[in-house]
Amino acid sequence: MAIQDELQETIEQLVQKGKGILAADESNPTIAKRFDAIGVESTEEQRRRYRSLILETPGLGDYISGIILFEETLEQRTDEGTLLPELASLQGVVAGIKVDKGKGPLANAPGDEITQGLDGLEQRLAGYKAQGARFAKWRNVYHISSHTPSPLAVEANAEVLARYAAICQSQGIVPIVEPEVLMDGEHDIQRCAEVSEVVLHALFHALHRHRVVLEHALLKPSMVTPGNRHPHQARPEEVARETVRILRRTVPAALPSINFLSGGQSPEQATANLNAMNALAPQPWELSFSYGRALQQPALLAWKGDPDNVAAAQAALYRRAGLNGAARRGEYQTNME
Ligand SMILES: O=P(O)(O)OC[C@H]1O[C@](O)(COP(=O)(O)O)[C@@H](O)[C@@H]1O
Repeated sequence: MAIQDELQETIEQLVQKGKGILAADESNPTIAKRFDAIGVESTEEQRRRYRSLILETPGLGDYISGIILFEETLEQRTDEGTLLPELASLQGVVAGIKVDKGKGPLANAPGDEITQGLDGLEQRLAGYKAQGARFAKWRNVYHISSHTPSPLAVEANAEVLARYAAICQSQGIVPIVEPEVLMDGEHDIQRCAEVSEVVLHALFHALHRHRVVLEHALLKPSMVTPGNRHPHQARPEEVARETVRILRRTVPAALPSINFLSGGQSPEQATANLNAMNALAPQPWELSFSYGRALQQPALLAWKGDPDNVAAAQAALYRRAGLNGAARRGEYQTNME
């Protein structure tokens, strides 16, 4: 199949009404933190059990169109011996892969970070594709403080994300570009809006420079919110208004869908905020989710590493996915909780 047709097919599978993407691609240090909170040691076997549980959830594909996996998951199997990416496809869910190699300090930009992983990416993608991955994800982070993100960090990160996206498309893999403006800090919502606008503007400029086909890419941004140490948290209507205002200024209509990250919001907050955005319809793009914590947290709490809790954990995940499916249509109400 021609590369453009392949990319288009993946986009059509990923972007569906009432559905979104499940992020289950925590790197080993991140999943260790999540497991630690429920008293489970992060061994390869426990990660296999947990991620099998997620993928075996009955009806997962009702509200989930794609799942982002971590490298090791591509090779893992269920107790019955089915490869996990194969199971995703049996559930009607497209398998994707996190391809960045994590972040570190950006030289000569104190307080800013840059994400690694471009070296050898083309070859790695060919391998992941052979293992069943059809899309990829790369996350960059931006810290808000009095002096960050610096113009250098904004430019360097945009360049890296655009290079990653161009390489993915050349391999027939749909790129999800994730510029996360972190919510840590005391800043107000206006400061987050200003930073998000600068970051997205630079990112789309870089995507254009690198000739990335926007019709065949997805954006995974953070929502515009006050910092988590700001005295007043914003209501969903305010988050929705500010987020959509910034997205409309910076994201071309050619991009099919914007799938938000949850970034530390509670599951209920993330659902209510997405719902409020969809209530502002129509927009040029679909507004959906690509949550990690906000989808998985209730399932993790129900599971606690105990095989007897698998069905309860799957029910919790299915329920949360359904509520976000409703938010995707602007039909969620808090009394559904
Ligand atoms: O383990 P990493 O690479 O730090 O990534 C952390 C997580 O952040 C995400 O990009 C977004 O997750 P959240 O919705 O929990 O913020 C996930 O895809 C990823 O698992």
